[in-house]
Amino acid sequence: MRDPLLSIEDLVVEFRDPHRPGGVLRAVDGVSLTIAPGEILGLVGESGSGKTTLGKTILRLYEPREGRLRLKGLDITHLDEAGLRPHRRAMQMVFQDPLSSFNPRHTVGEALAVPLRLHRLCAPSDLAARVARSLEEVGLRPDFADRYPHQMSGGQLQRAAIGRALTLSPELIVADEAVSKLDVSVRAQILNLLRAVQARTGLAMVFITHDLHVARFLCHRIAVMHFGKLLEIGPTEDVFQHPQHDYTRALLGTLHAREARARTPS
Ligand SMILES: Nc1ncnc2c1ncn2[C@@H]1O[C@H](COP(=O)(O)OP(=O)(O)OP(=O)(O)O)[C@@H](O)[C@H]1O
Repeated sequence: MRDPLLSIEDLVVEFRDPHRPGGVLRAVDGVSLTIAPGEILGLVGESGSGKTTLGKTILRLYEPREGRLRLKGLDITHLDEAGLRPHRRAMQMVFQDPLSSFNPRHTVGEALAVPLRLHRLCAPSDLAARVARSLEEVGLRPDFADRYPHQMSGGQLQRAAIGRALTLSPELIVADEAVSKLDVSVRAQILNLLRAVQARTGLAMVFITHDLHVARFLCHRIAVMHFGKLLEIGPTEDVFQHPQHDYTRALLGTLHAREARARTPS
């Protein structure tokens, strides 16, 4: 097996428990896993199981209470902002709601130019052409650069968000419910785009979803979370066809029941 791009060791993330004064809530409880270069890992589990917290901790947006995060072997668990800066480019996030992830006062072109400017990746005279190229890579016409977020559909805006994440040529994208707010037909287009982007660039992805259909379509491996713990992890078809855990069987049971209902003529 290739060296992991990211390895997570015994990770624990805690929050203050709003229901118990002085109490803590363990959102991620001793999770260990690795992500290989170029791999799409699906994080599934019901609401509150800790998927988003794990995704954000991977990007060091939350501080872990215990455990280690290694990016290409380098321990990044406790790097301060200055130490993290060179690695921030390598890891990007795509959120569920594209509208709230863009500043409404900036055009899409300006939004895509910001990371390029911040990381000094592009001469000012080349910015417009570079932004146009990024838009084309995600299937948007270059003139979309002049639009404001509210002038775009959800699917177009999610394409722009993916384009923005790609401007820094990341090695890992954490996509958190990135298609769940989109209409079914648009969802399929964005999933195809993500698959094409992964194949073209070779980046790895942590794809957080509660939709098992989507996970099965896109992901090479699936990790099942429950109450902050990692219940099982394996190649997608192994998990779907031979789930190891009752909880996974129950999750899949819900999916199969829904499929059966959809097939039954009303
Ligand atoms: N910033 C926070 N402050 C306090 N508690 C939090 C915070 N973020 C998450 N939690 C709590 O941590 C637990 C895990 O939440 P998390 O959002 O990671 O789960 P999830 O599996 O992503 O759920 P969903 O699918 O609903 O987004 C929940 O009990 C949640 O209420």
